Order: sequence, then C-alpha cells, then structure tokens
Amino acid sequence: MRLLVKAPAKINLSLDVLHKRSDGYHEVEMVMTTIDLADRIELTNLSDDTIKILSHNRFVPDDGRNLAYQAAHLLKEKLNIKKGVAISIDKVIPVAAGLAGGSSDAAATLKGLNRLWDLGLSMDELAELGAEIGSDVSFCVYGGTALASGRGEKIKHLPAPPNCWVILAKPTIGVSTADVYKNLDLKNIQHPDTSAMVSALEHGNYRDICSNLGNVLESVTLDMHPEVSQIKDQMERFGADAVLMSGSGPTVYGLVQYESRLHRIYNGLRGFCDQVFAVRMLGD
Ligand SMILES: C[C@@](CO)(OP(=O)(O)O)[C@H](O)COP(=O)(O)OP(=O)(O)OC[C@H]1O[C@@H](n2ccc(N)nc2=O)[C@H](O)[C@@H]1O
Ligand SMILES: Nc1ncnc2c1ncn2[C@@H]1O[C@H](COP(=O)(O)OP(=O)(O)O)[C@@H](O)[C@H]1O
Repeated sequence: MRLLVKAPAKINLSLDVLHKRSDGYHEVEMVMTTIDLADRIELTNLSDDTIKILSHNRFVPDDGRNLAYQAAHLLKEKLNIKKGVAISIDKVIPVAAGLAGGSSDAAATLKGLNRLWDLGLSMDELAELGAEIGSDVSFCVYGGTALASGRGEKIKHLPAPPNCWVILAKPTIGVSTADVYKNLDLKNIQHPDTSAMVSALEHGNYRDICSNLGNVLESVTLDMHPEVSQIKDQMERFGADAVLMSGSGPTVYGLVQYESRLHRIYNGLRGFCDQVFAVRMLGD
C-alpha cells in the first residue's frame, strides 16, 4: 500500500528569543504560519523491516540524518513496529533555508505512517513525538498558524492571516541554524512585539501584521551574509508591503496583497536570485 502526504513550508511572522536555557537551547516566542509551498512525501510499505529514503535532491541526506527517516525510526522504536517503509521525498522547499522543510517532511511522515500503519495516535501525541526530532516538528504536525514557545514545541493555535501573497527569495548560501543561534548577542536584542502580532491575527488586520513583522535572528544572518540584506532591499524597492527573513534564514519573504504588484516583484527578483516563489498563505 502507498500513501501521498503534503509537507508545507512555514514562515516566521515574528521570532523572539527570550534567553538561553541550561540545556543549550534558546527559549523562544515565535508566530509561525504555513504557506502553499510543499514537498510531496510518498510512503510505501516494504516487506522487510527497513527504512529507505529516496530523493533526487543532492542536499537531502538518504540515511539516518534525514528527519523523515528519524520520524519513521522513532515510531518503530516507540511502538515496537516490525514493518518497513520506503519514503520518497519530492523536494520543492529549498534546503537549509529557514522554511522548516526537513521538519515538515518529518511531520508528514509521522502523520502518514499513523494512517498507513493504522496506529491511532492523536495529533497531540504525534506533535509530542515530533518534538523529539526537532524544535519545529511539533508546529509542522499541526500546520496552520500558531504561537510557538519553549524551544518551539509548545503550540497555541491562532487564526489564519488574511488572504495575501507571499514572495520568497532564497540566496544560494545555506545557513546553519545552530550557528545563527550561537552568534546571537543576547544583550543586544531588539525584541519584536509578539502580543501585537497575535492581536493583529486575532483581528484579521493585514496592516498590523505587516507593521509587526520582526525576527531577532535576522541581523545575525545579515551580518554573516550581506547578500541577504541586498535581497531584502530589492524586495522593498520593488514594492512588497512588508519584508522579513524567515527563521534562521537565509530566505527572505515579502507580503503582498495585490496581484498586480506581485508580478513586478517576482520578475524583478528573478534577476538576482535563482530560487524565487510566489505562493499563497495556507494559514489554517
Ligand atoms: C530558527 C527556527 C525558527 O523556526 O527555524 P529554522 O530557521 O531552522 O527553520 C527554529 O527555532 C529552529 O528549529 P529546528 O531547525 O527544528 O531546530 P533544532 O533541530 O531543534 O535545533 C538545531 C539547533 O538550533 C539551536 N536551537 C534551536 C532551537 C531553539 N529554540 N534554540 C536553539 O538554540 C540549537 O543549537 C540546536 O542544536
Ligand atoms: N528531509 C529533509 N529535507 C531537507 N533537509 C534535511 C532533511 N532531513 C535532514 N535534513 C538536513 O537538515 C538541514 C536543515 O534543513 P531544513 O529543514 O531544510 O532547513 P531549516 O532548518 O533551515 O528550515 C539540512 O542541512 C539537511 O542536511
């Protein structure tokens, strides 16, 4: 039997870091939402007790380092399952981009195997398992829009943002999330107003969402990679309503409400960047 599952990317509408914890992780407050840019995961039962990863993307590991592999392995270990699965990943989300592509593949694998193997786990149980794989996996299990706290695994659901377009531009560099957190100067942070962002979502107020976008990791990645700053400037100049780097970067996204402006920004950015996408918010 085989099953197809979509694994959508996320963007951070806001990302704040409160302090560094004794376990080495950072305590965060992030508002995240899913967008219509998705990997496609195909799960096929195997007759032997193995996990196989298939992907044509050379940046996607095909062994135990793959987060989708880790998701299948975790389910097998926890529930003592003696079954095998082939996980085919059609990669659309850029890798190491701040868009949680790997985390979403893991979440889709947890949800897909829950159905394929008829495990009967609830979404909350899957999200709890996901947190063992990575900080963003719990959010990816639910998708939609949420305030994530703790190290990212505590999820409070929020209403979807009003309908708009998201333009994404990913420079050719890849960024290590661990390096970005390591280079963050905790004494010199300009905190975004998380409650103003939550309130903007609760009121469906697009203008307030735009004016409250903020990410404390942005300046860290910008210092390491000045080309990210150039893309931000271009996106602003071409007329996006608001522009921010997602997660630890280096992907920059712009929000646009009117389709007429979308084409101008998209075509303008294609001159600077190989990977440019114009997609809708998914949000719920
Ligand atoms: C920055 C964010 C924002 O959504 O996403 P990305 O840019 O990776 O998409 C997340 O916090 C990333 O989540 P994720 O990529 O799942 O991180 P993990 O695998 O759990 O951790 C990778 C490394 O990042 C650091 N880390 C991660 C999360 C956190 N709250 N504090 C940390 O210090 C740790 O050094 C950890 O070893
Ligand atoms: N299924 C996967 N897809 C993409 N990258 C993966 C996957 N599994 C593991 N990785 C590894 O995770 C790292 C981070 O990838 P990704 O999740 O795309 O980025 P980010 O954490 O910035 O959102 C990559 O360097 C890659 O080697």
